[in-house]
Amino acid sequence: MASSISGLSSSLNPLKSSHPTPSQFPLTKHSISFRSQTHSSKAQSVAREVPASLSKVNVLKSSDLGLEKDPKALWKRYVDWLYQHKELGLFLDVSRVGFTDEFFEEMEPRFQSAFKAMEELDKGAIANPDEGRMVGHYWLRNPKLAPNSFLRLQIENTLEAVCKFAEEVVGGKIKPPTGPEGRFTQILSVGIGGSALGPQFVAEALAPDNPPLKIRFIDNTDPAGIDHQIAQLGSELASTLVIVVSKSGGTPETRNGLLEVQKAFREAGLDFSKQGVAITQENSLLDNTARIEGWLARFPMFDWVGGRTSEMSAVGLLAAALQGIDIKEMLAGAALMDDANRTTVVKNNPAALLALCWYWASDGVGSKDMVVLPYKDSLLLFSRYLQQLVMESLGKEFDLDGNRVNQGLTVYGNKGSTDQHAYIQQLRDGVHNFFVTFIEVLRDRPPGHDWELEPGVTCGDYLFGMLQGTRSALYANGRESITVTVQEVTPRSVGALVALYERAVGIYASLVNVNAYHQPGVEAGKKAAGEVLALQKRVLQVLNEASCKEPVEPLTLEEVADRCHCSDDIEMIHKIIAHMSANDRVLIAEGSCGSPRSIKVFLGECNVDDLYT
Ligand SMILES: O=P(O)(O)OC[C@H]1O[C@H](O)[C@H](O)[C@@H](O)[C@@H]1O
Repeated sequence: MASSISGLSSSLNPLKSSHPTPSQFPLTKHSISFRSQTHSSKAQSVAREVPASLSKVNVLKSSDLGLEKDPKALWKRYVDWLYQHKELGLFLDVSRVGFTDEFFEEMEPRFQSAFKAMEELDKGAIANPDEGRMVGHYWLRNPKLAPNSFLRLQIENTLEAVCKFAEEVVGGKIKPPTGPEGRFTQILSVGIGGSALGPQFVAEALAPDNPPLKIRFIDNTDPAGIDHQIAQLGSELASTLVIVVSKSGGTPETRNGLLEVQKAFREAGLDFSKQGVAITQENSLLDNTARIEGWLARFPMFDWVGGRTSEMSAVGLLAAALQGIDIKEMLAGAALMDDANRTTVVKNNPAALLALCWYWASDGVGSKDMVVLPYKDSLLLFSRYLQQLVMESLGKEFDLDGNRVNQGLTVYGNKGSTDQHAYIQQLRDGVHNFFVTFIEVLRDRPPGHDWELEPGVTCGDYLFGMLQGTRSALYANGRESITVTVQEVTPRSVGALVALYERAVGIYASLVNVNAYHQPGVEAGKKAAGEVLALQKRVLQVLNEASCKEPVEPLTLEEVADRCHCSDDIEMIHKIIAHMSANDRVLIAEGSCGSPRSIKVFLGECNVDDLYT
C-alpha cells in the first residue's frame, strides 16, 4: 500500500501542502454549528486531555475537503486506503471516513502505544487491572500463543472435549433417556449477555436450514418468554439438550431460567440431569450444582476469557458444533484475522484502521453513534452482538488513570435494505450524530440458484444496489461510512469478523485509555434489583402481620412504608404492590391505582408460620 496518508496527491489534497484557510474550503453552515456544539459539550463533560492539535485537525471533514465532488480524488483515496486480507477474502474500505494526513500522523504514536499494550496482553499481562485478570481470548484460536503450557493444554483439551461431545450427540451415541426419535433434536440454551449474544449471532448467521439440532434461547427472566420457549418445544422437551451457560455461575436471570426449565422437566416426568450441560467456571455455583446433580456434561469457562469475548470458547463452540457448524473454520478465520491485526503498520492493520475511523468519527469521545448495517439477513444479529462487545467494553466512567471520562461508543442497527424503510431517512437528512458501518457480502446465494428477475438483474443485484446507493447518498450529505466486505457468510468469515471487532475494541480502548475488560457499571443495576426484592419480602411480612389480626387490618401505603421502616421507599412499595396485585398473588389492593393515596392493601390469606420466621 502506498504510504500516502489520505491518498490524495498534493494538488488534490490541500492538506498535503498547507492547512486550508476557511475561505479556501468553506465549512457548511451545518458543519460549523455541529462542530462547535460537539466541542463545547465535550469541554463541559470530558476531563480527558485531547491533544490540541488533534481537536484542531479534527474540525476538518471529508465534506469540507469537497472530496465527494471530486470523483478522481475520491477514487484515489479509495484505492490508496483499501485494505485487503487476501486469504480471508475480506476488504475494509475507510475512504468514506474523512480523516486527514495530520490526524493520522498525530495518532501514530498513540497507535504504537496501543500495539505495545496489545502485545503485552497477548503475552499474558494483567490487562484487566481492576479484576487482576489476564485477557486471553486470542489464545483460544491459537493456543500456541498462550503464555504457558498449562493454559495451552486447557484450551486444547476443552476444544477436543467439545468436538467429541458434539460428534457423539449428533451421531446419536449420546442420547436422551426417552424421546420420540431416540436422539437429541433440540438445544435449549440458557444464558444472558456474553453467554447468549455470540451463540445467538452465530446460530442466525451460520446454522444450516436443517441443522442436526435446532437451537432456541432463554436469555431473560421473563416468565412469559420462558413459557413460550418451553411451549414451542412441546413433546420435543424429551429430546432437548439444555445448555446452561454462565461464566460466573451465579447470574440471577440464568439461574431462574434453569429453575423454570427444571420445573418443566419435572412436570413432564423427565430427568433433567440426563439432558443438562453446564458451561461455567470451575467450582462456580452452577458447576457445583451440575456436578452434584450428575448432569450429562460440564465444560469450563476460563477466568481469563470475558463473557463478551467468549464466542470462541466452549460458550460459542459447543452450540455451534451441535448445529453442524464447522467450528475449526471459525477458529481458523479468527486466527488469520488476529495475525493481520498484530502488524504495527496502522494502514495494514484492519482493526487499527477501524479504531482510527471510530476515533476520527466520534472525536475519541463517542460524540457520534456507530450504525452497523449488514446487507444480509443472516447477519441481522451482528449489531446486537457488537452492542455488548463495544458498549460494555468502552462505556466507562473512569479511565485507567482514574480520571472521570464517561467514555463510550453507541452501537445500533439491524440490516439493509430493510432499515432503509425505517430510519435511514433520518440518517440521510436528519440529526448528524452517527457514522455507518456497512457489512457487504459479495455472494448473493449459493451457486446454481440465481435467476434474473428482470433482464440482467437479480434479486441480489437489488440488495447490492441498495447498499451502494445508501453509501453514496449518505456520503453526498457529509455522512461518513466504513465498508467491510466479505465474500460469503461462512464459519471462516464470521470468525474473522468477530476477531476483527474484538481487536478493534481493544486497540480503541488503549487509544482512549480505558479498561475494556471490566464492567463495573453493570453491578449497580443488579444490586438495586436485589434491594427491590428484599423490600418486597419486608412488605409481605408487614402485610402478613396485619392480615393475621382479627379483624384483618388493611393498610395504606404510608402505613406499609412506616412499618417497613422505609418511608423514603414509598414509591417503590406502590410499584411492588401494583405488580403483585396484577399477578394473582394473595395480596388484595383496594382503591384506585391512579391515586396511590386511596389504596388499602391486605393479604387474602394469613400465614401464621411466617409470623415467626
Ligand atoms: O456469563 P455470566 O457470568 O452469567 O454473565 C452474563 C453477563 O453478566 C453481566 O451482565 C456482565 O456484564 C456481562 O458481561 C455478562 O456477559
